[in-house]
Amino acid sequence: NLCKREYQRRTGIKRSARLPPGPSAIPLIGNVHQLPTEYQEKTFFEWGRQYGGIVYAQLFRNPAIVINSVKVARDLMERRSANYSDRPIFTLLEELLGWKCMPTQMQYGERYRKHRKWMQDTFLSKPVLLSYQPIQRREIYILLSRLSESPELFETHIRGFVAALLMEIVYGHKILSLEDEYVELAERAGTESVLVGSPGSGILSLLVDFFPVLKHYPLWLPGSGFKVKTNYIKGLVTRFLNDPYNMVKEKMTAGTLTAFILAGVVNPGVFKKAQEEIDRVIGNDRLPDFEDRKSLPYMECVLKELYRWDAAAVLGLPHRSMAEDVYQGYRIPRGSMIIPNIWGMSRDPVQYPDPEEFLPERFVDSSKPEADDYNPRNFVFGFGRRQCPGQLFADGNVYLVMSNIIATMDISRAKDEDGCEIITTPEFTSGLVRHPKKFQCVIKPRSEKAINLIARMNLSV
Ligand code: HEM
Repeated sequence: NLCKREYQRRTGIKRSARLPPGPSAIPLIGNVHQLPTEYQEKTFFEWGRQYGGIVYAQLFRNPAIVINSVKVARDLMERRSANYSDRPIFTLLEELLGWKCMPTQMQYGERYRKHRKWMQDTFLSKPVLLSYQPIQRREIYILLSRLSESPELFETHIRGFVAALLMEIVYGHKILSLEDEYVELAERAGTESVLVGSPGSGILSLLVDFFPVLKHYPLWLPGSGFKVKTNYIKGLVTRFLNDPYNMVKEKMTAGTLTAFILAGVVNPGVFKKAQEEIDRVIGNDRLPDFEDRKSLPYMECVLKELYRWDAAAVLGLPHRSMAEDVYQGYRIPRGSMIIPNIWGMSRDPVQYPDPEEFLPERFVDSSKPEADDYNPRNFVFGFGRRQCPGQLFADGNVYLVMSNIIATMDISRAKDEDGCEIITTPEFTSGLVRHPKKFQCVIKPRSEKAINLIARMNLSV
């Protein structure tokens, strides 16, 4: 209730500052009716093309800032991180599904900072990361031997690999089989939580984030099926709650690795070129290791392109502004949901011509002054104080799995009954975490020597 002048004196913000441009809203609903139920990142991207790098929208009565530009995302969530590191409250996820105490959802403050420090000590410190390497190697050798024995189950093997690795590192729980009860529980709790927010679960489950009162909707009324479902999932989640990282990161890592196989099928030339580099630098008598990474520049370009092309966390995780702010002359209201359209950033046609193509060559020249800013590894893991604490670990993993698969396996197109090659068009799921839809391919060990090498490495760990 401050007068205009007093408000400006205290906050430095002109009351008259305009909101950023954006699509026109209608009363009560705001812009929600303009959002499709699937692939919302594409609509956000279109808004970016129409209105610029920073777009204002209203999701019911909640202000939202959609960011399609890496620069704007950095300016706000990194350079002004003290104001942009909170998270919006998601009623569905936190209260109805029971994920409230996850660090991903935690409100910014003293308690969060303590958790963050713990997460950084666990996943970002060099000595700790080094101590994980023997486990990573061992699990990768197991993955390679499973791939050579039953390559058609490659997606199951990749998921099993990621689950085993994270379970052992986070809990010290060693997974011996894919039927492990804990893996199954983690998988079900995560998958069902992501699915319940999808359109198939009914409009109530989507609305409840914007009208939290709906969580009290009586179970016997029509449309309340979602509540029965959320109660069931809450049971799963509660049983699994001691795991601080479970829900999305497993899917992101496994999805990224599967996308790499897909990229190999769609673009066999890239796979061949990476294989030639490994043969030349490492040879066929041993497998690539962490220390080899700096000697494999083409592989590094493949990795960057994989992060860009797949952009697993399409909209990142939204942040929330804690106080009103002004940016580029626009007013950003307090409590705005800040949505970084990471997928949109990865499709910037100026930085990445032909953005849907998988072209590692676009990263070969790293001498451009803005190369660092547009290195996808520097934005697919999010921004500022909420940036993914698992990124170094995940990145090391993706590198090692990719280089070991390239060194030992050939990937090619599957054939139909008439012996004709099946041409795969890459398709990705919609949702919080994007991963490739089912596709066919042939994976087989490159040679007898590769099979023996895998067997030898399995015995050595
Ligand atoms: C390729 C794999 C991965 C990708 C692409 C990824 C991406 C992301 C992104 C975009 C965010 C949101 C950052 C933000 O709010 O600005 C995030 C947060 C987070 N990630 Fe990851 N992540 C991956 C793997 C992992 C792994 C392996 C772990 C743990 C072992 C992990 C743990 C977390 C946690 C705890 C947060 C929440 C951080 C916070 O709110 O402070 N992630 N991740």
